[in-house]
Amino acid sequence: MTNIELLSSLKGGLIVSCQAYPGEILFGSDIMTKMALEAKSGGAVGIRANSPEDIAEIKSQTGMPVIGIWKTKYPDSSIYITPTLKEAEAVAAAGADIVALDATSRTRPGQESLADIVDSLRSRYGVMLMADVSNVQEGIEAEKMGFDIVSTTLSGYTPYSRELDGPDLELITELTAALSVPVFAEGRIHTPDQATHCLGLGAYSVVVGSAITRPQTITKRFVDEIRNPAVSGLA
Ligand SMILES: CC(=O)N[C@H](C=O)[C@@H](O)[C@H](O)[C@H](O)COP(=O)(O)O
Repeated sequence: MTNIELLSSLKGGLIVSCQAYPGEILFGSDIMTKMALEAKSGGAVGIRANSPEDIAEIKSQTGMPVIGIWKTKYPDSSIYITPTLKEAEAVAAAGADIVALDATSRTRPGQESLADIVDSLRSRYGVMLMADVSNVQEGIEAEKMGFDIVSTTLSGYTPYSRELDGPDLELITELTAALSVPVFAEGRIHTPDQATHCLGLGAYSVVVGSAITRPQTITKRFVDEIRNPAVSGLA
């Protein structure tokens, strides 16, 4: 499949993010692959996965398009989604179709430049590149750098971006107006209505994680709502 064919297979569809942190009960490539297979059965068009192990296993078992990341923390930067060229190359080598990287304006580990990372990946791999951004300016810069896709992933996760309970609808609108590359809606999409709304605003695809693959988060939302006296009628 060419990159253009791959991208068009994602258009208007749901991409499910299958991730668990070390220490969580669902952590491990076997369980994340089962999550991905369930997502496939439900009609997802792609999977977002973390770490070379999960990416390789999910790719081989599902055959679906995979957006790969590798969350790694460094002491000299708050960037953790595929922060350096090293993680990005490992994600590409593991078989990801799209490599997603933090493309915020924050300082990267070792003061590496995002433009240099993009150039190195371009010269060695045929993968598409997705920029995880937190505001419209970062999306504009990412398109100029040559990213193929821009996603709203990091809105609410940088000190200077909007903090919201749901998806950043304003950012989707701003990015779709400002960019010619596809804009993916990602982050805090809790319901099918919200996902449909994002697509209606011009998002190319929607990426949903916690609301589908994090049972503890889903449970907590129910529990918090039930215990909220204003809602439960017990006030
Ligand atoms: C900010 C950050 O680290 N986002 C991560 C990116 O891969 C994931 O932890 C999210 O689950 C993913 O973006 C999907 O978002 P949500 O789980 O809200 O549907």
